[in-house]
Amino acid sequence: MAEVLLKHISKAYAGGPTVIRDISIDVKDREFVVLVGPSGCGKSTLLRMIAGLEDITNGDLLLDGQRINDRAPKDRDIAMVFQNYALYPHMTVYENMAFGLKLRNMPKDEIRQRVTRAAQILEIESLLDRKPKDMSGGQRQRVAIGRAIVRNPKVFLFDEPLSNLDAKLRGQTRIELQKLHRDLQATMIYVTHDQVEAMTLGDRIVVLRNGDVMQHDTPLALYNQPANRFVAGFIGSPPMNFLPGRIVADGTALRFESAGGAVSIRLNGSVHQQALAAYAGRAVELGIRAEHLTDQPMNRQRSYFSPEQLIVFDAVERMGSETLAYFILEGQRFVARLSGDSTVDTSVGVSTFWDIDKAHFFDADTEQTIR
Ligand SMILES: Nc1ncnc2c1ncn2[C@@H]1O[C@H](COP(=O)(O)OP(=O)(O)OP(=O)(O)O)[C@@H](O)[C@H]1O
Repeated sequence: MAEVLLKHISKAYAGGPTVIRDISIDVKDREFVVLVGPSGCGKSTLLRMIAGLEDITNGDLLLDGQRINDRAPKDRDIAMVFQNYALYPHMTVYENMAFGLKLRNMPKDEIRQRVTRAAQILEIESLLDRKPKDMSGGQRQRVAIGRAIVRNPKVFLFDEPLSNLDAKLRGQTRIELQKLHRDLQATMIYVTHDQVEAMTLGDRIVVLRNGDVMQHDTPLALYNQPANRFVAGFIGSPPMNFLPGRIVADGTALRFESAGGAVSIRLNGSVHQQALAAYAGRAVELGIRAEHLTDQPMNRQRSYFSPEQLIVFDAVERMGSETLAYFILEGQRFVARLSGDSTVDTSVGVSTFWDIDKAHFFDADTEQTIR
């Protein structure tokens, strides 16, 4: 059992501004929770407070119901894996993994057992006599994870553990971390600025911005029901397309009019009609994902909006399985996700089809999703 509860946690570094503002997060037993957000949003600070490496200015940190704000890091039953591995260069892999256990005066046999088991789990048995300098980045990262596993902690904390690996190895290690989580059945809290890593690893994801929680939800809920414009733009690759405009009511007709006038979408009969009726006369922003914007109406049973103005794709990325086609509309960069074998002619204007029921609308002032 290892449940972590952050209750109204705040942090201000000495003499500095508040960098974490009244954050409450529950991490359930055996859950994999990812803290994600742009640089400086406070995710490392939050993780370091859980580890005990930073003081908590206000609020309570509970591990299995016990307040541990003032407990020393070594007594927290929490192990942290750092981005830069933090291995001792003069020690072998075995010694690196055994070191913390030796300090705790654990019997030699048990240390051997634990190190051997961790090495098996991570498939690094053949590296146990090597020094860190004679290993690849990926291998060093495994040793760093092994050093956490041997402690058999209640909670694992990871601070951007994959950021020093190349793209291919990052992909592989992501899959291994998922498997590790399943095998160890441990509670894990993982920090990254990479939304793809967050989406693929997290049971739930906490999106942070400037020390505030923007949304705490499952990956698919973040993707399909973002709470606000920030989450909508941060989660998803390629990022969501946005178009500022306003809601116009004309008799019984309700429309979204883009700020530049190129797009006028009838909202009657759409899933948004009811919520947007209250926004008549107000500024909103439309958001639509690349896969809901195409050059062919995909499903004739759905009602697609097609702007009168033809667009001209100005760049095309062929990925094989799909094609990303880019265009500019009212000064905004748009991307459409087309099928892998589409022929895209960048020299002529084409019609686009927008699946408005799948679009999102955001309050222009509060940036909250309008529901
Ligand atoms: N020791 C410190 N003293 C003062 N301010 C700090 C200290 N450490 C971090 N900060 C500030 O706290 C804020 C949050 O920093 P933090 O490192 O937690 O962000 P982050 O989201 O992990 O960013 P990154 O992805 O760049 O590591 C930043 O504004 C940072 O400048």
